Amino acid sequence: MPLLELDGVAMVFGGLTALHDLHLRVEPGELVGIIGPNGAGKTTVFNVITGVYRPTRGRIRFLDADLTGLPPAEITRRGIARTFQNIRLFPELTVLDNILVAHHFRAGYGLLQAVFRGPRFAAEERRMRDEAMELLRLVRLEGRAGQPAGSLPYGEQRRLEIARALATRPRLLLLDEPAAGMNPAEGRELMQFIRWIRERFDLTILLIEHHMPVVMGVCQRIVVLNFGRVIAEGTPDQIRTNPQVIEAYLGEQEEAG
Ligand SMILES: Nc1ncnc2c1ncn2[C@@H]1O[C@H](COP(=O)(O)OP(=O)(O)OP(=O)(O)O)[C@@H](O)[C@H]1O
Repeated sequence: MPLLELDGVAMVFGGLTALHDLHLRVEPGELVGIIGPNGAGKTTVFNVITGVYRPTRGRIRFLDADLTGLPPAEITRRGIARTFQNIRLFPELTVLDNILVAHHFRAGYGLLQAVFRGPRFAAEERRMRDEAMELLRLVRLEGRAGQPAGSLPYGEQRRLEIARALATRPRLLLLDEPAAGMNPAEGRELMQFIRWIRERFDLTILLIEHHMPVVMGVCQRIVVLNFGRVIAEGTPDQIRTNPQVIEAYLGEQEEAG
């Protein structure tokens, strides 16, 4: 049974069809890349999966339940977390507090406990702090815990953003261009990190990425979108040599490069 399944998903914005009849299956434990030229619909795929947009047509199933039309917070609670193309940390908050914000999301106390700071609240707060520090240790940011997130070097902010997504304990992690703005060495390091978290947290990962070497190096399977349609799907080797892909995407990169 697939972990995630998009069945005939379409997304229409006014007169523009961003996604046409999209079918996508992701098996548990897979690391799947989504590539395609600018405006192909990649981020829109993430936005319909995470409930930012309700698809115009089609269904989205996750863990054998129908997610279509659920609000984003409920989708996070069911085990899907994401990062964004542009880093969206709280720059003035400390590194630790950025993680705690995500932990509070699944806190085991109600509003009354939080307002009156009952014993359950204190115990829960301690537990969440410990867990957050443990997560920071795993991603090698524990030395930064007290610093404002905005003061971290770019690569560490990316890692913190991924750690914050992990704090919601996802089964499925959606990464939107995590290597954007990185040099090739930083990109390679990030990919090793992504492979490592997949093992460590038993994750399934969907990854949007423009950096070809990054995608080819890390993904088992690649889905290529163009004008909101899947034009190819396969292993990195199959994609690298697919004439339609070369025409739609790799050719474009060569021209740009
Ligand atoms: N909220 C929206 N309203 C109107 N049009 C939108 C909206 N969101 C996306 N689009 C359009 O849908 C198409 C697909 O956009 P999307 O951001 O998914 O592409 P992308 O493949 O992620 O591109 P990029 O690589 O540039 O990030 C684009 O033509 C875009 O302008």
